[in-house]
Amino acid sequence: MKQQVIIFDTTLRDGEQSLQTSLQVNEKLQIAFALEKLGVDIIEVGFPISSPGDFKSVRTIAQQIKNCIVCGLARCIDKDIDIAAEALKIAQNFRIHIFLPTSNIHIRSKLKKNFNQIIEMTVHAIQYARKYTDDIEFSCEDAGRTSIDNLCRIVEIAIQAGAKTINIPDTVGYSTPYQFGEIITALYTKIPIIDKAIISVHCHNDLGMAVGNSIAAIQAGARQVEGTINGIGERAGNAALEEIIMAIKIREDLLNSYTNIHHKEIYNTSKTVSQLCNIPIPSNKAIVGSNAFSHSSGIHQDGILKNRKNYEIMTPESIGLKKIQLNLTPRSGRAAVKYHMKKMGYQDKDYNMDKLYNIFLQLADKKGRVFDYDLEALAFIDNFNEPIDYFKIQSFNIYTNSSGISKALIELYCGKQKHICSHSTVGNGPINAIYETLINITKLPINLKKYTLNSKECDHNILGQVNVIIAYKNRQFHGAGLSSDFIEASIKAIIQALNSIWRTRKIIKNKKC
Ligand SMILES: CC(=O)SCCNC(=O)CCNC(=O)[C@H](O)C(C)(C)COP(=O)(O)OP(=O)(O)OC[C@H]1O[C@@H](n2cnc3c(N)ncnc32)[C@H](O)[C@@H]1OP(=O)(O)O
Ligand SMILES: CC(C)C(=O)C(=O)O
Ligand SMILES: [Mg+2]
Repeated sequence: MKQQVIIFDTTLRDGEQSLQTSLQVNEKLQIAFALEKLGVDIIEVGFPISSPGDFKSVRTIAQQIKNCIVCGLARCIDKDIDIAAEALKIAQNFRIHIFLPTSNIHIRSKLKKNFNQIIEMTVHAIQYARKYTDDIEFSCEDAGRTSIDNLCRIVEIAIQAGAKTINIPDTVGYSTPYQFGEIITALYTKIPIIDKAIISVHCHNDLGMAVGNSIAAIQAGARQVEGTINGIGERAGNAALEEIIMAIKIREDLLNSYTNIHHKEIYNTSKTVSQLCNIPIPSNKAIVGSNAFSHSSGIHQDGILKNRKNYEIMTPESIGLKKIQLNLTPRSGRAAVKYHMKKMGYQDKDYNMDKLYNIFLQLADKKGRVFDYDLEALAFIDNFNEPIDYFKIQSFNIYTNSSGISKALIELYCGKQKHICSHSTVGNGPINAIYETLINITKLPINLKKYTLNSKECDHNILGQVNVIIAYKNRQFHGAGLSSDFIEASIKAIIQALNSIWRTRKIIKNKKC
């Protein structure tokens, strides 16, 4: 029979420990609502003794969340437990999570105690907390570096004292999957009363093995996993819950387990956490990274178009994303080009694939990524025998001073004709001067919708990357420019978008957009 794996989310407690600043109460509440919608079983919302702000957040969330157990952390100190209970007691269901180090290094050099004192503190704290609730979780901090004998001893004593969940944290991310699985197996084989508690694991990612260790623990019988959305957390982070949850779903055959999670909420939850915590998601991050479901090489794109299962072990729809993404890049083949043309309504007979593919490759080499509007235009450019890039920058001279005057002087080729134009602004800055100059030359009725400048470090050079979105007749065009000079990067980005508009303009006219 399949076993349920209980999902314990600690984004708001351990996850928050990784932030430069703490989250505001309303921000924590938004994340808690997203987690409730996702269907996690337990939300650890904070460490109430740590500050009045944390106490307030825990209390507010305890009051608002109805469908999850709300949990607060406490040391083995009576006052910590009293304050945690005070913050949590308003909740429909709450859990007090008590922790105490069990490894020799932590016991001796951090707490300055011996193992017998640890046993006494454990028993006292669990019994003390039981006056508030029966739902007590006890964590053996740094279990990953605790001897098996000591770990078994303390776990048995904690169960006898009344802890209903025993958590085995790999606090410093020291364990490896096989060995961590063996720790869980040892608990099950050596402790006679182990079935009276739920065994949980809480893995950190210092060696990049937090998810692997959690999965090994589930295979060894752990019934609860702790982690955070997007894997945020102290140092290198905690186990990423979305990865564990999807591994349980996709490898059901192997793990024989299930969760109560609504998988289609994964993507939204991940975005909410990333935005509110101001931690971007790396593009190659499993499950939720922007590349996780995008395919950019010809052989993969061809395989995906023939059967998605060739290169997808799960669908983007299963985590709440709309569709697969086949990016048109210099590595794309004819199958992907045909797919994009078909998506835009063109049949094979409407264009010459060999010619289109040739000029597509030329543009893809220059631009990196080709958008649908570029491709559509290329199919016609070939017919009109036009150059791929109509606008080419010859030179620019930009002047700006502390009185707010900015002036741009630009030499631009439009086809074979050279134009020289300048524009001055007061108070609007050099990018505005450049933009107005380019409008004066090209006479295109465009509207700059978005301008972003990011810095990229490349050896010792700081490169500026500018991205622009320019609207032209109800369509939006993207341009990107990269240079160690952000002015040059801005000009390149605008010119790239203008060239896309130029290529597409006949189609827009014909389609009456
Ligand atoms: C592995 C984890 O993630 S544990 C959770 C980590 N989270 C946090 O630390 C939350 C933010 N922390 C705080 O706000 C503060 O550290 C507080 C309020 C918890 C404590 O502040 P202070 O009382 O000033 O203590 P401080 O942080 O300097 O030192 C921690 C003390 O707790 C003791 N302690 C640590 N863990 C435990 C424990 N599980 N049970 C009992 N005592 C403990 C330490 O030995 C130390 O005591 P000492 O000063 O007598 O040596
Ligand atoms: C408090 C405990 C569970 C913890 O976060 C850890 O040991 O990493
Ligand atoms: Mg932790």
